[in-house]
Amino acid sequence: MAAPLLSSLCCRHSLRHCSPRRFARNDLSFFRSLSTSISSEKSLVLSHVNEDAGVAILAMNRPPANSLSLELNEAICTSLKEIDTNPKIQSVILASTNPTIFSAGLDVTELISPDDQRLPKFWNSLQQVYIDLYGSRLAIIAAIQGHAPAAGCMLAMACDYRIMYGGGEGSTVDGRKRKSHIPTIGLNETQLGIAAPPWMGQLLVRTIGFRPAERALALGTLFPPMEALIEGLVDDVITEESFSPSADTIHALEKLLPDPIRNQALSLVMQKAFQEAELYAKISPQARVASKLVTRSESLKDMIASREADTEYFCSFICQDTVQKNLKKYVEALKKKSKSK
Ligand SMILES: CC/C=C\C/C=C\C/C=C\CC/C=C/CC(=O)SCCNC(=O)CCNC(=O)[C@H](O)C(C)(C)COP(=O)(O)OP(=O)(O)OC[C@H]1O[C@@H](n2cnc3c(N)ncnc32)[C@H](O)[C@@H]1OP(=O)(O)O
Repeated sequence: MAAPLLSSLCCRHSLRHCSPRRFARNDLSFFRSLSTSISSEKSLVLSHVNEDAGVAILAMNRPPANSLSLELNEAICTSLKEIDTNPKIQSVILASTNPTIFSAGLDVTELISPDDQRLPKFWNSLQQVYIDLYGSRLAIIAAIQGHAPAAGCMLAMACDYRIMYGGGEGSTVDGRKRKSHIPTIGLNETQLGIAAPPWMGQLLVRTIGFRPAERALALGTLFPPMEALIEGLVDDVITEESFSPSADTIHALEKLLPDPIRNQALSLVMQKAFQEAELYAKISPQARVASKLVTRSESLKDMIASREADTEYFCSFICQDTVQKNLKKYVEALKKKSKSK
């Protein structure tokens, strides 16, 4: 039943290689088939590989907040695709060049008085980021050193393992002393007067369970690290007290991290992410990928099947007067808060 539906609803541009037969096959080609051929501005992400360890880094690099614009979404997909073509690489660390913000979610300015050509393209690019991360043959480890609201949380949930910084006074998140920083994570869309799209909401349900997700979605809850750990939204929380760095890990990270973020080799979250990435890289890829298919292929098929309808709904929803009003108020408050610092 799902196969013909899938082929008719697959997005023309980004999923043209995604035939139903490939979906049925329990092998790496399923994941490769989800890749895109979008071109991008490379500097919006920094990426590098350490082939000896089988690990790559993909760090979002769109100051000030890594908010997801069309271009950043495309850059993430392109970079992941490049990493995917390297057979020596089995794991990727998804990170941020900003040590206090993982990603602020969608670039809300994309949603205000939108251009009617760009808006569907923008939404399509976000869907593609989700598909490429969630359906990747690579094991993806989210190194969440800072805030991860809304689509920022979605990025983390689409990974295979999530490590969050626990925060604290005088912490050494990137090796430098800084004042207290307690990041939060969650789908806070209702706080903006909008609802998380169904596939994002369902991702939360699959991550933390039905009832906790139902409540968190309704309230738009942003969880601090320990609460996120208790709910199962993240897999590990790192603090200075809970984790001791090893010289070998720091050395391997120095080889992996590109120049602008080499100092993150001293970040405990990055160190733990690297250790986790190495652990995944040592598992037989065939076996690991097959096990990933078990839990992810059905929901991915469903999401892809409803992709065009999701885009149409999103565009008409965002263009409603009341939604535009709420979003404008939200952005004004955001700018006011930022100016008052
Ligand atoms: C029934 C329904 C069925 C179907 C529904 C279908 C479709 C649904 C329709 C719509 C769904 C839309 C989905 C949306 C998902 C999203 O991701 S929405 C975005 C949500 N993001 C946020 O709310 C985060 C906002 N930002 C913050 O809270 C803080 O900035 C943050 C905690 C991340 C960091 O705080 P701090 O370190 O203090 O930094 P500042 O607040 O000072 O910010 C620094 C500068 O960055 C700018 N900025 C921050 N976030 C964003 C953003 N999301 N977009 C654009 N710009 C952002 C901020 O303005 C500052 O810039 P400035 O200094 O003013 O130039």
